[in-house]
Amino acid sequence: MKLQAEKVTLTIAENRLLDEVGIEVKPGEFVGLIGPNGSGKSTLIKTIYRHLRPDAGWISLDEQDLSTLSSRQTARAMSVVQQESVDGVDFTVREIVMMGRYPYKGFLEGDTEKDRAIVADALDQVGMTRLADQPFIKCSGGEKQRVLIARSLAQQADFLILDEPTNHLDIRYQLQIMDLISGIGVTTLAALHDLNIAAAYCDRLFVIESGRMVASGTPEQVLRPGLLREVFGVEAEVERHRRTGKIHVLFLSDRLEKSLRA
Ligand SMILES: Nc1ncnc2c1ncn2[C@@H]1O[C@H](COP(=O)(O)OP(=O)(O)OP(=O)(O)O)[C@@H](O)[C@H]1O
Repeated sequence: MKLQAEKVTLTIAENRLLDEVGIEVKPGEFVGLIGPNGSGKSTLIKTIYRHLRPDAGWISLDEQDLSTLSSRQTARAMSVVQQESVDGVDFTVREIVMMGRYPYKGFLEGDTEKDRAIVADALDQVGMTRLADQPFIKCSGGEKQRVLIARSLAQQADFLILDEPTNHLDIRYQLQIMDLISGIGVTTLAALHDLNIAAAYCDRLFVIESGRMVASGTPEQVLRPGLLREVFGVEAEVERHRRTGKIHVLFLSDRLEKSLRA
């Protein structure tokens, strides 16, 4: 599945949150969207999954204008793991994951054996089988994140959108979830804060700053000291991992940088 967005513009309360933004995710690619706090990552992601309607521009999935798809067609085509979780609801973990099967069901249709098997498999993949019958609201932040990822796996969509998928996760689950998501081969767009996670897993990165796309390319092309200084306002050195060959960013805080110069 291919996603294309062109010249997407969105203004809310006279603030231009997205300014002629373009992004492309090719079939099977894992693309990372990076940028400082408040740069527009969530806003762009919400616009792509139709939570927000752009004032101008086009978004298409496999050349089909997204605005022409019904909500059921959209839910079968793309699944979303949002930053805001579904707090305050009285469902078990398993019931939350079963919600991923809704786009495949008719009105009042019950769960089939196939649905139950898919849900069990999704829970197993994120390591949540043991807590399947626990209320979702009792889960820790990281467990909730894993449940929401399991729900999106159960949805079996061809395009996956993730807003900060490793938020709340300890390092073991950050790597496990990123391994899992990148390993299933589904076309994926993920907003990411951790630039080393982005470098390790993404085929390409798009950089957004103040609602404008300012750079794109492979992690190696994008994650350069000059860009990190201009966009994120940090000093950094970029190295290559000795064994994987992947780019690794070594950050220098202002204080460290000053003490090194002194
Ligand atoms: N509904 C809204 N009305 C007005 N301004 C908004 C709205 N939603 C977001 N914004 C503003 O748009 C800008 C971009 O916000 P957004 O959440 O997309 O950034 P982000 O890159 O995802 O940030 P973060 O890294 O902090 O999650 C921010 O300045 C935010 O305050």
